[in-house]
Amino acid sequence: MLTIEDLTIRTKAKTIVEQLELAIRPGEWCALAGESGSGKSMTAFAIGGLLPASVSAEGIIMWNDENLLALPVKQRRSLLGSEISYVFQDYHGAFTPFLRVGSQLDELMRAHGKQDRKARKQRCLEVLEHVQLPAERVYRSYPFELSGGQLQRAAIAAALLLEPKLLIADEPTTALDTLTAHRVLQLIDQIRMETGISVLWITHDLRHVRKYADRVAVMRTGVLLEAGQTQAVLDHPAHPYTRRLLAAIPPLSPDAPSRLPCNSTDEQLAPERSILHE
Ligand SMILES: Nc1ncnc2c1ncn2[C@@H]1O[C@H](COP(=O)(O)OP(=O)(O)OP(=O)(O)O)[C@@H](O)[C@H]1O
Repeated sequence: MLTIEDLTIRTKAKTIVEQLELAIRPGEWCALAGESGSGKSMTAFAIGGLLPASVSAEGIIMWNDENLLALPVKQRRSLLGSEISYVFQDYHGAFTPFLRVGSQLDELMRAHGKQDRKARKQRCLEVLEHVQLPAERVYRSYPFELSGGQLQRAAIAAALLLEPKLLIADEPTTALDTLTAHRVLQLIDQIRMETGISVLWITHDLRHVRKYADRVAVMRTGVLLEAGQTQAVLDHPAHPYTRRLLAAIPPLSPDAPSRLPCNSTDEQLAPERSILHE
């Protein structure tokens, strides 16, 4: 469904991602893991055409038989929300502070051509219920009246509103406490099973990868080091860097630090397993 080939992302001054290859199948949960600054978010931004103006992407991002990188901006933007949706770490950024959640969800649907007001409200309530929120109350609430966990659920609801086929979740739990983070991941998993949506999960944290991801791709300094079925990669990591990331995983306790170490030393960077060729 989504196939990335030879994706290179760069600024004038440096290469951020180099010749990345990645594929995500329908209904699949793929984790893109690696330390801070490895190019995970830039890869995610490139898919939706959200790269900053100073950053360019070349290569192929095939989505339903079309190369997204070759589409006109307007056509590409129209896919956002309706086919490809994002959830970010900064869930506050998903909503304007002084507009009710309901009117923001409603506006999103209107902007995508949904004319029937009653049907829009019904869909908004349905999707808020789907993310296990008290729908009517949240619909009427301002963002600042919700807790962090509730707001992230509302952001997930916004991402699901137009029934996209791919949800890109860029570190969606980093700003949440451990228990709430667990619940958000469980919720995304449940939604995936119910709707068949694919998930690209950007994470620096390998602790939850085994539980949720079908596949995992490991990046460092803009290069894909290895990728494959989660169990195979985590049980038999081919690359020394993956082994080090795994060795650095802290125990899953509420007091455990949430970030993995970065500034790793140089090691062989050659990709050793590719999900494109499995
Ligand atoms: N707006 C920008 N302009 C130029 N370079 C940028 C910009 N934003 C990020 N970068 C560079 O791109 C590299 C990759 O950043 P990216 O945010 O994709 O990493 P990441 O793996 O998602 O890390 P993190 O987990 O910290 O978000 C960084 O080293 C950074 O220097």
